[in-house]
Amino acid sequence: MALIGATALRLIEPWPLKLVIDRVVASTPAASSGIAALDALPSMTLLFLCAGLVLLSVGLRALCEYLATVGFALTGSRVLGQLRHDLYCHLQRLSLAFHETTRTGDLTMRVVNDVSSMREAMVTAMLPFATNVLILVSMAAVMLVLDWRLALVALAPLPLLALATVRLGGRIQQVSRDQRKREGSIAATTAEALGGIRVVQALSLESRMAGAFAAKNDGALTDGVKAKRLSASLERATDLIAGLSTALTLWYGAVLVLRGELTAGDLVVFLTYLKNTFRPVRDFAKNSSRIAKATAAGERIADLLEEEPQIREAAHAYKAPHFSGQISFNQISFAYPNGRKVLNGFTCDIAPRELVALVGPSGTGKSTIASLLLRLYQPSGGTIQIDGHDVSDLTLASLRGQIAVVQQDNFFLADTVRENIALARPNASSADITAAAILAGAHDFISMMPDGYDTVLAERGASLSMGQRQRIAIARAALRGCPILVFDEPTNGLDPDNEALINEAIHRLSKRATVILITHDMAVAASADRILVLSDGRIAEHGTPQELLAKGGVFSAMQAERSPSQRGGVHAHFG
Ligand SMILES: Nc1ncnc2c1ncn2[C@@H]1O[C@H](COP(=O)(O)OP(=O)(O)OP(=O)(O)O)[C@@H](O)[C@H]1O
Repeated sequence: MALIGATALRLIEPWPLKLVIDRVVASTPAASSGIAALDALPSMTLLFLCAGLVLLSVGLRALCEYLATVGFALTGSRVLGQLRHDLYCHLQRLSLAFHETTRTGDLTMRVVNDVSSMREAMVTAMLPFATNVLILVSMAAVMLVLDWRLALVALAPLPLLALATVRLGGRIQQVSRDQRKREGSIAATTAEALGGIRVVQALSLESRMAGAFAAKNDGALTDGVKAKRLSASLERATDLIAGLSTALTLWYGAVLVLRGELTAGDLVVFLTYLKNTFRPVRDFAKNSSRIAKATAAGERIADLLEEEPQIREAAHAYKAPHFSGQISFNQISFAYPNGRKVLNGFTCDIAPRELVALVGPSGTGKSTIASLLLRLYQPSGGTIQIDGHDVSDLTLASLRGQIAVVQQDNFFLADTVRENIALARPNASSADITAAAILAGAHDFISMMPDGYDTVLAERGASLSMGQRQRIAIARAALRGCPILVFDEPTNGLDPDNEALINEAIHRLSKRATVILITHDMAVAASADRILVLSDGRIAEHGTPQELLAKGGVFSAMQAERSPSQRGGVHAHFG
């Protein structure tokens, strides 16, 4: 409504001037306003009326334009806010295979920056552009009604303008696309360097990283200047063509006025309309780089939204019942995208509350098995069943909600110890959190921290030692009370004392859940109920530690490779 009001008031804008020129200044009887009541008014009354009308129309127009601008801002924010939310949720749903091949910094850039530049362009350029097109069309129509010959002369240069816009606009678009891409790459490089700042500083890689950053930064700045230059050219071209149109209208209009075929007031209306007619085009030229940037941003967002999650819930997926923890891998084969086959006929059954150690040379697919169990990837062949339910028939939340994973590198928030433990069960009571920490062997060191459970951790848990981080992660897993627990190299890089504490915690937890313990540490493996030795994508041998040692196969060879000091660890921990 405000938009239509503003357009109508812009149309009315030059008419009081026309009346004053034709009826007051020139006082030509021929120049009838077409409204008998107005023609009957004395000149001075008409002058006052016109002055009042100017004031009123400017005031009303200001109000309408204010409302339209606020409306645009609200609409833009709502639409783009929703888009950003949808995009974020979509990214979370996309499979690991996608995230592992896409740079996180670039994705962040799309969620934060690309959406912002779309909103900015939408609010400040695209929506006002739509208004201006409405003004252009209505003014062109009024001009044609007033005098079609003069209207045609005035509008004749418009095709030239269209040509310039198409030619320069296309180039601006391409440059902006390159610029967005480069900015995405800058964000990714920054995120990677800052994410690994510990390594960057430790290896003195600062100048090398800065060099890589500078090259991308310079490229993006050059593109930015190029886009601005092209947009400035388009703006100047628009000014020139608008000038040409005004000159033609002035010349031909004056000829018509001299011939008495047009009043001077009509010419003023024409010239005012012309100024407004070219406004959308000039605005478009002025905002062309912004619009192009937003279009490029829109393309990048659309690309992401078109990305399909590889792991999807089946249409018939149902909520898993509470698991007892019996797991069967049946003839599983799997290869990462563009990778060689990692698993080839992997088959095994794990009983509820069994503590199974999964061992084998590096790169044989131990962690991959954990990922498949969680349905982070889809096996290319075979099935995985839990308590007889095929995992691909279950809803993802009900499956993943019953499997807790403790990895080497766990996720920490820059928040209190309490919040970090309660991450997966936000409504857990303090007593439950403490009980989980005790179970994980974390309570003692947490109690010794300055604020105990309320101590705020540094980002990524950087203020904790590796062993402490692991124990908090184990407490988190314990708090979730899942029937299946997966530990992926939980003792990697830990000293014997920490290793012993973690192993004790795992054994405590294994009383309540099925545990799959992926490890290189033969001492740790030797404490499991059963050992699965993985080789060439399948199980090479399995059995209790005693059976395997007695058999003298792969496991006993791996055990024999261990140094005497490590060997002593078996007894120290579990002897
Ligand atoms: N996301 C991935 N994309 C492509 N290939 C991968 C990916 N993750 C692992 N691989 C490859 O798959 C194979 C198995 O990896 P996996 O991490 O499962 O082995 P692992 O037995 O757990 O090794 P480690 O004992 O060193 O942790 C390796 O050759 C590895 O290079």
